[in-house]
Amino acid sequence: MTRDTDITTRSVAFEKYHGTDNDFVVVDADEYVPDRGAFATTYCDRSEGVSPASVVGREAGAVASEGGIEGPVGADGVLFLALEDAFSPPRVVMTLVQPDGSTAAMCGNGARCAAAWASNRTGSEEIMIDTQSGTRHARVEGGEATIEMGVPAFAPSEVPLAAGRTAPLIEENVEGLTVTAVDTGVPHAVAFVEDVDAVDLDSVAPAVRYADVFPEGTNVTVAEQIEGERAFRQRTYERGVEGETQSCGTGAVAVAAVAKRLGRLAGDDPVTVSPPGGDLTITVPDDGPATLQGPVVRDFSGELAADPRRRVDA
Ligand SMILES: N[C@@H](CCC[C@H](N)C(=O)O)C(=O)O
Repeated sequence: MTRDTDITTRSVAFEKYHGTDNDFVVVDADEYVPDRGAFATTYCDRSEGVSPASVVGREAGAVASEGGIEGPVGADGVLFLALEDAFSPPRVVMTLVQPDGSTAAMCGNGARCAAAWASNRTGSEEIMIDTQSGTRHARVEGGEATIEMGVPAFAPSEVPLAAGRTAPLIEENVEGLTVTAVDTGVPHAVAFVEDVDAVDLDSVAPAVRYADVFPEGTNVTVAEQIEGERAFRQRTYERGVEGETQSCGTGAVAVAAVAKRLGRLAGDDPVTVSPPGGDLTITVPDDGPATLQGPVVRDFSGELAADPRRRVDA
């Protein structure tokens, strides 16, 4: 294949995926993207970023059969995925670049999309995903992906909490919110509230997200326990997006892990955690890694300018 070597005209093939409405532009890591941060900032923008109606070389059939040309503008991040299909099961190295140009060590819903992307390419239901927070086993079946998420950690060095702090942060007041800090691949400050809809997340979350006790910042998750059920409602304000997303997989695992730590939940049975974008099924066993399960959808595909300063899709 002849590759276009002129950066002013070079384009990059992408696919758009979402897991419970946490949506990602997916790009093969082999594609030459000169500045991944600028690429993510430009195409994730919620008013002027990528949309099904705007992309060049859109796969029309896929769009027509997968929901028409309507769809959200922008995305919650760009997943750069390097497939290593000589292994059994196939492996994929996942790098999430967020709308602010930062990278995140882990993304639960991103990992579910990465697993589906690799499964679509290889036909394998089993995928190993290499992330900055460890290698995660994934299973893709019947439109759903299940990810092994590691063991949630409360230790100050793992969250991480401010240097010198020796005790886990359990139900403490941080900037007006009573939170528990946990690492589920990335840090989360989880607050249980009576009604998640009554929380003005955009107002209360930023101070917690930047609180001194979290030297690397934190995602901020509010959760509501549904009485009489093994179920919770969830809303998350994400670091890197700097706003609320429709779903957050590491946040859903954090809700279940913190519920267990606080004695709101017992046993190993699955828990339903519902962010605005849909339902996720979580297990947090007493011994062993947590799991995250939920639907994955491939929305559409197309091409984008590799150098967004030269974008031709807008
Ligand atoms: N949406 C993700 C979490 C992505 C990482 C987060 N924004 C961070 O910077 O820690 C998920 O589904 O887990």
